[in-house]
Amino acid sequence: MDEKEKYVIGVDFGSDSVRAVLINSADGSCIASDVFYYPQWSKGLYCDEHKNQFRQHPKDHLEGLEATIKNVIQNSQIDSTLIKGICVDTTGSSPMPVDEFGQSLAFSEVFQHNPNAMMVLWKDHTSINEAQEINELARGWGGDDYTQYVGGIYSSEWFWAKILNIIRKDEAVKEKAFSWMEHCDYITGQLIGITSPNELKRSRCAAGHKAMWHESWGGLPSSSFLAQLDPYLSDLRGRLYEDTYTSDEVAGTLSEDWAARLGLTTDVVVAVGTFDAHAGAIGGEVEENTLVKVMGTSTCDIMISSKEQLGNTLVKGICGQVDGSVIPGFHGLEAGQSGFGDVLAWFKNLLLRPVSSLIDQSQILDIAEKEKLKTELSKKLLKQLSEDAIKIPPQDSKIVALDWINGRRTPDANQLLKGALQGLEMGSDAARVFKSLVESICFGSKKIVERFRSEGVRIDAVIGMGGVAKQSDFVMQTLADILEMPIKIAQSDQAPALGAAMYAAVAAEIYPDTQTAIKSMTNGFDKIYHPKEENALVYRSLYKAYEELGAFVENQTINKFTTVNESI
Ligand SMILES: Nc1ncnc2c1ncn2[C@@H]1O[C@H](COP(=O)(O)OP(=O)(O)O)[C@@H](O)[C@H]1O
Ligand SMILES: O=C(CO)[C@@H](O)[C@@H](O)COP(=O)(O)O
Repeated sequence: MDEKEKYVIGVDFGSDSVRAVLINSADGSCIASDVFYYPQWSKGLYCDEHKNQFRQHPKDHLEGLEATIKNVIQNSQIDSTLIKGICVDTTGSSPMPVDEFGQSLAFSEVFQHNPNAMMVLWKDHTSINEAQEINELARGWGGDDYTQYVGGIYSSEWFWAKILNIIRKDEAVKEKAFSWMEHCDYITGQLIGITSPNELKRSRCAAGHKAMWHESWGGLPSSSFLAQLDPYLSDLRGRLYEDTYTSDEVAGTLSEDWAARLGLTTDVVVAVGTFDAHAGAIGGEVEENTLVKVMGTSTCDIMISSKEQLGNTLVKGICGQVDGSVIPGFHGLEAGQSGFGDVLAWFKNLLLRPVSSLIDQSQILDIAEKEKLKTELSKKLLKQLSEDAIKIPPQDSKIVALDWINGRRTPDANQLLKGALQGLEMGSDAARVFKSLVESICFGSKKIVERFRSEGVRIDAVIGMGGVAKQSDFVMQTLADILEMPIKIAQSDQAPALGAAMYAAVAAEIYPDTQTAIKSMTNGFDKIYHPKEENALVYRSLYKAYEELGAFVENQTINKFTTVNESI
């Protein structure tokens, strides 16, 4: 056996599916990969789109964890004793209530169908009021402004707002929720069998970006601050964590139970968990002054900055700057859009749902044919719309769209904001509306680039990855034209999972640090989209129209919100 032959596994929990990759640590080559779509989630269980409620049952995740890891081991046909490390990344902030043993409440009989006992997915926006309350208190309570390292605005997508919302509306969950865990910590705890809320090593990335953890004020916000929101939160503080850990560190080794289930040994090292986007930045060779855009359901826009370069800058309106959230020793900066691929998925569903109902009612197709047709339409619709839209030159774009269909994450989080379409006329066919939506998500990206720059963060290069980057030439070319910068696309189809595998290789002591792991295991880039000057010029003026529509909608929303509040 080659002395150097060692393998690592990266597991990436996305919004709809979990992906695992088995990677040769010597050169980063992907030996096997597997995808598992969450069964309960795909049926829409425990969600209510109209209330922006998105919950996931951890049964989906644990089934997926087992299936994907087993499959990559089996498909790789390698000797499983050569597997040395695993690291898990997940979406976030996606917290869930757990009992004193760190087990999800959703596995108990009483709570098995209660969405409040499940994982609250990042895109659940039911806690807008609680986020607002946290913001007002943080600014006015007389102590540290705990939002200063998370862009100055606490979001309803995040940890404390979600917990506050649920414990206020569900007394039974509140009573049994001994502690709360981010998804990445929960899964890691399951794998190593250290689930006790006080013992499990919690992710620095999750704590710093979403729970206002910062060394300067001794970790999580103080009990007296939390008590003003709710006494439950100040008690909870003592049942959460003080220290946090970066993902190059060991969380533990595989438990006997999971080793047996997966066919691995208990020597396999499990690294501390992290978020998908931050692992993606690792998988995409992040470096200073480079913006890594993970473009899937949403976008996460990740940068790193040395302490010297960032100095005392507090970047306004982003999702935080956290020491070690990407590469230990550097500050990780996160921004992003709450809807990216999701904006296009919304339009796809708008067209597909009535058509699917008609197919179901059809007398001329049997059940199997109906299912086949629906699957085919669903698979091909975005590609078809893109082919049609690409034929429309930018100067013919007459519709202006706003991408805030799932609220605005950055710059300046505001989940009350909604999407909009302006300039519809009789000739506004599906391709034209689709094109305007694509332009809107790219303009949203430009807003983020401009914010980083105006706050003094230099961006010299852009790297793209994720489902949209890999599947849509149309979106990527439009983005390059609008950003007026080339965009390099990471070669790996599973860059976040690859990044997680790199962390695993460091935790398993195959490499001394994250940067060395990146150099040795990178998969490089497979495409570059260069901006087309003639399009860039047109988009400069369309961007102004996008900004004007944005300002109008934002003003309307503020007025509406103020009027509603005053009338209560
Ligand atoms: N051809 C396409 N054009 C544009 N967007 C696409 C296309 N195919 C898939 N998408 C979008 O990609 C997103 C899924 O991205 P992916 O990175 O796979 O998942 P996740 O966000 O769960 O990590 C969906 O929102 C989907 O609408
Ligand atoms: O917000 C974060 C990380 O901070 C993401 O987990 C969230 O946007 C979800 O990512 P996906 O769009 O599902 O890839």
